[in-house]
Amino acid sequence: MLDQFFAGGRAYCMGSFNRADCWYLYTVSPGRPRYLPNAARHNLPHSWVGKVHREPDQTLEVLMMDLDPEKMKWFWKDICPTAAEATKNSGIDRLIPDMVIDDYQFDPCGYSMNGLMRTVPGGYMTIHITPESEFSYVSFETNVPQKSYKDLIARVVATFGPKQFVMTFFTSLKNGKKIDIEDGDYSVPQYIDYDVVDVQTCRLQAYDLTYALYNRFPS
Ligand SMILES: C[S@@+](CC[C@H](N)C(=O)[O-])C[C@H]1O[C@@H](n2cnc3c(N)ncnc32)[C@H](O)[C@@H]1O
Repeated sequence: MLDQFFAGGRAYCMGSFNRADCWYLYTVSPGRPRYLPNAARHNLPHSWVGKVHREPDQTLEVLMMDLDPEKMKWFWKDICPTAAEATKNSGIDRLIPDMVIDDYQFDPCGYSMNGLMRTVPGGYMTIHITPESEFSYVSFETNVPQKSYKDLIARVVATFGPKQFVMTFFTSLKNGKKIDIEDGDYSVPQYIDYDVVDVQTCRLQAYDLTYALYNRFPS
C-alpha cells in the first residue's frame, strides 16, 4: 500500500510473529537528487552531488499498552478540562524540561502534545494518548540527546504505568559520538518491574535500530 506513494520504501517487522507482538516499520530514504537536470545539479555544493546530507541524530520511541487507569484519568475532560492541566498533573511537563509545549485535550478524552526544545535546535518530543481502558495506548517519541536513556525511559514508564511497552532506538551510523542504548552488559535498559521479552538489533540503510519488548513483572 505505502509503496504506491513512496519510491524505494522498505518494510520491516520486528518482534515475534507467533505471539502477535510485532512492530512494523516502513522507511523511505531520500536518494540521489536524480530528479534534477544536470545543469541544476551543477549548482549543488560539490559534496552534495550524489550524496545524502544528514546531521547525526538519534530517535527514541516508547510505545505503551494497557496503561494504569489512575495515570490515565488526567486525559479525560471531566477530570482535567484543559490540556495545560493534563500536561502538568500527569507530569508530562517534567519528562524533558525546557520545552515549548503545544498540547490538546480531546472531548470526552484523549490527548496530544508536541514540544520543541528551547536549547537544542530541532529537538522535539511528541506524545499521543488514548486513555480508554479497553484499548489504552500511549506513544512517546523524542530526538533530544540524553545522557541516560535508561533514566528517561524510566520517567516515561512511571508517568503512564504500562503493562507492556515497546522501545525502539534509531541512531545514525555517521554519528561521530555515537549514542547507544546499552545498560552495562545488556544491549537495552533493564528495569526491576519489567521483563525484557524480546531484543533485536538491525542495521538499516543509514541507521542502527534497536527494538525491545518489555512486560511488567509480575504481570
Ligand atoms: C490522542 S488521539 C490521537 C491518535 C493518533 N492516531 C495517535 O495515537 O497518534 C486518540 C484519542 O483521542 C480520542 N479522540 C476524541 N476525539 C477525537 C477525534 N476527533 N479524533 C481522534 N481522536 C479523538 C480518542 O478516543 C483517543 O482516546
